[in-house]
Amino acid sequence: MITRETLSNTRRWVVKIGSALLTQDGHGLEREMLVPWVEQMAARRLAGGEVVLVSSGAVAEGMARMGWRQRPKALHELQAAAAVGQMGLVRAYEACFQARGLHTAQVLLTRDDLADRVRYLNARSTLRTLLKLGVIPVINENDTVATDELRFGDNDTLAALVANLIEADLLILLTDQDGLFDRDPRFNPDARLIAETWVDDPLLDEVAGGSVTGLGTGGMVTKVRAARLAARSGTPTVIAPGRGVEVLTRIGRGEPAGTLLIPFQGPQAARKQWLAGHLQSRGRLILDAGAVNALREKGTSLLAVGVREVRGKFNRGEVVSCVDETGKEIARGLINYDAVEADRIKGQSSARFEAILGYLDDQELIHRDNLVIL
Ligand SMILES: Nc1ncnc2c1ncn2[C@@H]1O[C@H](COP(=O)(O)OP(=O)(O)O)[C@@H](O)[C@H]1O
Ligand SMILES: N[C@@H](CCC(=O)OP(=O)(O)O)C(=O)O
Repeated sequence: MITRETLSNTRRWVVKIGSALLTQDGHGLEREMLVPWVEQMAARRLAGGEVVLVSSGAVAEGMARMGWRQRPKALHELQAAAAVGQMGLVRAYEACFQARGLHTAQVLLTRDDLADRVRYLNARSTLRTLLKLGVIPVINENDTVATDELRFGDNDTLAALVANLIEADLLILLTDQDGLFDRDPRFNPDARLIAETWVDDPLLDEVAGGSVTGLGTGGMVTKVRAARLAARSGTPTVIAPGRGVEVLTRIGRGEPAGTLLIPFQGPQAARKQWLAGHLQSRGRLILDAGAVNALREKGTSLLAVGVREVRGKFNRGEVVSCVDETGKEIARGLINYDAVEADRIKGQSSARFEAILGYLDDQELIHRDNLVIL
């Protein structure tokens, strides 16, 4: 069970710094502003922790450098601003980390890079190597080449996917507010901070609003979504006040700061409730009688060999229903393969996965820890 206190045992962090925060609401990047964050991250690194930084602010910094007051609407102008601003970002981080004896590495990613299996694996091994070498990767979206359809768009999503990629122990989203409130605190002075809750808490969808700064993208909506994505790899998220004193250090000590969003991989009961109730299933797996029996009577994981048919469209990590041959739903769970992959490996033993798919991710289609018998 993840609590504030258990965060003190986490080792691998993804820390994301948002645009509004980094560029002081669009006034531009001051190297001094980075110092407290860099100091805390460097101290962690030097004490044996691993830190991957996802930094926004390229567009906002580019706008400040070009003297633009409004975020441009046209994609090519956004891309130009990002290309200008990214220079400022990497220079500032490099100088700050170097002053503390640490190397940085610029990593620019597009959505495509993480969707394509080979590029995904390459990105993963590069990041793992950088971490082993003691380097701090500084990640942003590769705005210059990312087209509208292929963009992450907001760096909350990018940071969450990076957390999945490297199986981070903790995702920290540093922002310009003290955390997630029950209403947008910019307009509601009496809004109250949500100290912690489950990622699947339906209340989150009601309280999280968009961004109004014209600098940041997505507001709290994308942060909540990011926390849910991160939860797929069991990673908890803290939405934390970037301007808070020693905020990273305090989080690392297990002290309260910002909003903790706990993944569902907690107590069985909570996860089961979540699986059974809160999410619509995205697809259906039709099981043979042997698989139905194994799930019901023995509580095993679901193996592909017992699946006769795959219906619907779903991604890895989404909820699917398991039905028997009469169509009766017998279980629900988080699947380890997407619909196309699942269709290709149905009826097969896991020994054949590599030959069929070109890789083997998990032996089970749905691990028993992620499966609820209804
Ligand atoms: N319930 C909420 N609690 C806190 N902030 C909220 C909430 N709903 C909307 N917001 C807005 O989200 C903004 C932070 O998101 P965003 O502007 O995208 O910043 P970042 O650059 O850090 O990603 C805040 O400035 C705030 O106005
Ligand atoms: N890649 C973009 C970040 C997009 C963005 O605005 O993200 P965020 O500040 O996290 O809401 C940039 O560097 O400007």
